[in-house]
Parts: sequence; C-alpha cells; structure tokens
Amino acid sequence: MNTVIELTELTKTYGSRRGLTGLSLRVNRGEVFGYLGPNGAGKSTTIRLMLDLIRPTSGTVRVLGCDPRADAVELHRRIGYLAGDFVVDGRQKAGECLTFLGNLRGGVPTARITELADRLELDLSARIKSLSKGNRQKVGLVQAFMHHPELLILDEPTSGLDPLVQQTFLEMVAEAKAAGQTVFMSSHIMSEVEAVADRVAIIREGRLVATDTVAALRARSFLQVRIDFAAPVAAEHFHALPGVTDLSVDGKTLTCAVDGSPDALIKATARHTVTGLRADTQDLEELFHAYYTGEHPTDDSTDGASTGRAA
Ligand SMILES: Nc1ncnc2c1ncn2[C@@H]1O[C@H](COP(=O)(O)OP(=O)(O)OP(=O)(O)O)[C@@H](O)[C@H]1O
Repeated sequence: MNTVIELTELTKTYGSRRGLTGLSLRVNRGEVFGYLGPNGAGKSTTIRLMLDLIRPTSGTVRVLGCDPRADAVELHRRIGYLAGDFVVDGRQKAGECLTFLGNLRGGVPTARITELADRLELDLSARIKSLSKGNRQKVGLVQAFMHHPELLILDEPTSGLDPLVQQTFLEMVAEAKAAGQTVFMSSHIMSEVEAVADRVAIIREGRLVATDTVAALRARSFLQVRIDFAAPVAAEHFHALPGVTDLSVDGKTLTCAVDGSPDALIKATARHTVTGLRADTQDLEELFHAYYTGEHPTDDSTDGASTGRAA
C-alpha cells in the first residue's frame, strides 16, 4: 500500500462557519509532506479529521488503509501525533509523563526517551507546569517520535522552538524519512518545511490551492525584472507582452513581473539599447504570500499530478 493518507472531497462545517471545503489530497508512503496555510485556513481541522477527533460533514478519510473512526485504536498505535494545542497533566514530571504515554503504546525503552530528550535538551526531571512553552513542545515532540510510528502527524511542530532546536527537529524528520516513516506536518511558514518536505500543499480558506514539490513550485514563481535603457522607452511597447504583469516605466527604467517564459520581453527589449538588466526569482516566501492572499492563480487548469487534488 503506497498511499498513507487519502482525503476525498472532504468538507467540514462548524455550524455556519467554514472549516474545509471539498478537499482531496493523497500522501504517499515515505514522504515528508508539508501542509501550509495562514491562520484559520483549515490545517488543524484537516488533521483532526484524520484522527477522528472530529467528524467530516461529508467526504472520506483513509489513513494507513484504515477508517479513522472504525479503526481508531489501531491507528493511534501506528501514528505519532503532535496536536497544535498539545496539553498534558502539568503536575507530572516530563519523564514520568513520557513513560506513561509510552506504556499506553505498548512500552517505549527509557533509553529511547532519554536519547530524544537529550537531543532536544529537554530536562526530564522538570515538572511540566514549570516548563516554558518551547520546552512543553519538546515533550510533545518526544511523545510523537518515541515509538517509531509509521506515520507522524505533526500540527505546527516547531511552534515555540528556538532556531537551534528547530534544526534538531528537522534532523529528526530527515531521519524518520530515511527510516521509511511518513511525515505530515503543518506550518504557516514555508521556510520551515522547505528544507525537509518532498511535497507541500497550500490551503487557503478551507480549500486546497496548490500541491507540488518545492522545486516545481519554485519553477512556477514569477521573475521580477528591472531593465535600464539608454533612452526613455514607452510603456505601450511592453505591456501587452505575454506573461508580463505589474509593468511600470519611469523614464529609462522599466520594472515588471514575468510569469513563464521571458522570451517576448527579451525580444521587445532588444529593440532598444540596454544599459542594465536585473532579474530575480520571486522569493518562495513571496510566492506563498501570493497564494495565501489569492493574488496567485490557483491551479485548476493543470493536471492533478502537479497541482493537487490528489497528487
Ligand atoms: N470548534 C470550532 N468551532 C467553530 N469554528 C471552528 C472550530 N474549529 C475551527 N473553526 C474554524 O474553522 C476554520 C479553520 O480553522 P483551523 O483551526 O482548522 O485552521 P488552521 O489552519 O489550523 O489555523 P491556525 O494556523 O490558526 O491553527 C477557522 O475559520 C476556524 O475559525
């Protein structure tokens, strides 16, 4: 079985409020899958549906070949889950809490808990209520990883972690992948998942707007172009060119964005004397911002393998 998560036409409404609308998505075994979207986009809703913590209004969910509702006990054993609002009994010491959670999963060797805690610099003897937000998040990470689950579902896993610990976390994800585990992680920051994710999905307002590899998304980003000419040029020579948007001409300087091939712009430019040229690929974070705000067109016109609905 190569598909680990399969969501089909999943819709969740909270009364009159939108949670998710017609979301279809497939995650393959061994993938690290980044699930991105701004606050309120529906990331936690999707994850809660996968774990049967809430029930869909319509649509289906399959996780590890199971129905999250009918096979809840089996699934929870095979999954490592970090909730976005991870909460445990604050009176317990971190080590006691982790041993307890490990026993619920059939027992996890103390050495494994200690190894993870050492890597994350988590003090196992501290009472949970005395820990900072970031240190509590480390307890959440240890409990998700400690039993080597087939599938890790992590909701905003780096929330509250300092950059060094974030780095350690990314190493743990890379190791999980190398061991054949599948990782589904949500985030609202692209740079965080960019380094480890094989593919990313972006959701906005409860709908999937793109699914692709990081490299392919980057290839689809705009080119920001600035051209300096020897003499003033007229904007109308440039602005109907294919792929050219946001055109502005200020005397001898032209700036624009180019979506796709810059061929037409280059040919139009070659009719003039050029004194300077600069072209920068749009920063991935900017590309995501464009998806978030709806400035970037969604990908309905292209096939599901590169965009989407079940990739
Ligand atoms: N229990 C609930 N009752 C009513 N509305 C809810 C409930 N849970 C979520 N929502 C709404 O569903 C939408 C999606 O919320 P969700 O928590 O899934 O987003 P998210 O992408 O995880 O956001 P964040 O990054 O802020 O955690 C939001 O508009 C939210 O207000």
